[in-house]
Amino acid sequence: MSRQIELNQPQQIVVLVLENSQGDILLTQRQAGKHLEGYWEFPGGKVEAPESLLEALERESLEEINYQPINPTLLIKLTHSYPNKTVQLHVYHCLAHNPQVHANEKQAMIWHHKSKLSSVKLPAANLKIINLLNK
Ligand SMILES: Nc1nc2c([nH]c(=O)n2[C@H]2C[C@H](O)[C@@H](COP(=O)(O)OP(=O)(O)OP(=O)(O)O)O2)c(=O)[nH]1
Repeated sequence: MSRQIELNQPQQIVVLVLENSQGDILLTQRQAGKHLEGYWEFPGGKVEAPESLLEALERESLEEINYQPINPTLLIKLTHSYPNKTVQLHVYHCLAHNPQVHANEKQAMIWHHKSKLSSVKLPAANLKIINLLNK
């Protein structure tokens, strides 16, 4: 019974929507062997207890793109079920003039204008985020 409850619990995920002054958003590509392999995503990952959401955001951002988020604001919190798991995404937005980032995990990385994100192969959970960014 408790195992069942555990399996149904959404994984807590933090993601960073990093936007530069041209309205471009940073996307990184999910690596082979991972859930949603090959999809483009916002940098982020699982929250590790006992860290707070903001601590997790900072850790994931530094780990993946060597970037210290400045004044992140919560854009949306959403839950999405994939066939094999449910995630709760805590989506933070950061606006920065000309952010310097580095792909620490050798993942592919692109800047893509926010008005054109619908042409990119993104996880289904991200559709709501794209719509919000273009409101
Ligand atoms: N980072 C990120 N994950 C997303 C996005 N959209 C979305 O549905 N997800 C999902 C995919 C994964 O199931 C989950 C992130 O978990 P993950 O396994 O990549 O987390 P992690 O970076 O801690 O990975 P790992 O250390 O366990 O390999 O959230 C997004 O825009 N960014």
